[in-house]
Amino acid sequence: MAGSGFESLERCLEKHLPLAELQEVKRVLYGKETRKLDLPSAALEAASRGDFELQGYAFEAAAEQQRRPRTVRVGLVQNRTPLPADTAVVKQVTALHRRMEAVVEVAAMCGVNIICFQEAWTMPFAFCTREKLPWTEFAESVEDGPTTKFCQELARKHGMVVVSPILERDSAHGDVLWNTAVVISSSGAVLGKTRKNHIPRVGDFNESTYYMEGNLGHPVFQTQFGRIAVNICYGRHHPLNWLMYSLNGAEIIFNPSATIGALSESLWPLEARNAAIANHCFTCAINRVGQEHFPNEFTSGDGKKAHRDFGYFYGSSYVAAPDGSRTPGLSRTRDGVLVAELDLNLCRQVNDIWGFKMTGRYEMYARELAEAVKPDYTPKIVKE
Ligand SMILES: NC(=O)NCCC(=O)O
Repeated sequence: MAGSGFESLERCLEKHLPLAELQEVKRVLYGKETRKLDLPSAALEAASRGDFELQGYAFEAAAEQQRRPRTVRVGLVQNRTPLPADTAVVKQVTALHRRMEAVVEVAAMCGVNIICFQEAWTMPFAFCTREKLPWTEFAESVEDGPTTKFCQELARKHGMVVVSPILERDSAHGDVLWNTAVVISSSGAVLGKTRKNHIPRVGDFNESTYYMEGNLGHPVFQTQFGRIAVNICYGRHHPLNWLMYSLNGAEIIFNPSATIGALSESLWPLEARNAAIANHCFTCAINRVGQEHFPNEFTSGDGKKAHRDFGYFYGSSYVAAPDGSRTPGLSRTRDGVLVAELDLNLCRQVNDIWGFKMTGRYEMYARELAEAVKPDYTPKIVKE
């Protein structure tokens, strides 16, 4: 049942387990319980009218004598593409802008300070097709494209940091494409951009036909609400990618994604959560929802029949904390906003307890990695 028939793991457990067992299962599966946020009824009503889910949870940290709590509210948005993929490009982009306008309005009512949309949020995830037109027409300038301008307005209106992952057209460097996240400050200024470092070559994820591995390294953005980074989708399978954002000081790492059930659903709850634990930071895993159909058939290069859809994007967006606790996921089937209140003091508190930054053998790894990437390297295997 990889499609829309299964709403979520949480709903299933809640439906079938007696309360006492449910609490134990949640303790083991999710760690320390997150507090449910009391969200404004006007926001819940607006979400219901707009047909999207709205959930809110808070992670708490211990009180300190010398630092005040550093609370920030993040909003994770997951959604389906509202119009069919063969609708005119501008119509699809406009429909997504309108959808996000409504969603961000509700997030603002819930006090969200930093909002992040899903990977390539202005388009269907058409890279499976390997066709260039019309899909490359969704690409935009990071600096002054229509989507950046739209997000700048949202940021100014709501005093919110907006993380906007788009297909970038880089006209300063030969008009090439990139898979990029634009970070817009709460003032409305473009704070900067970061690019997807790892490009999948798996199943129908034929993204290397369109753009190359990012060339901007692992930037961290100092926002009014904390230091953030963006590890785009497939980068979540690479522990060193998370590590580098963390070494640059990220307190929250967003992972805007587009991934399908058959490929990755059993990995989904593990990877971003493990990264939060390993790097003493918060991670925010965001996935799109639904099934997208394309006008022309394509194959997966595996001898199986040609098809017109990618499979089912299973949503299930969640936030994980440095102590390993996590929120429940949003549904697998519906658009939604997950609001999470984080006390960033928890990052240093967990660092002081577990000490992974202190006990990490980075110099040793750096030395050994520098050797291992040399063309004449011989693996250090001890033989009899
Ligand atoms: N968008 C993307 O990189 N998807 C690859 C598949 C996965 O990482 O689960």
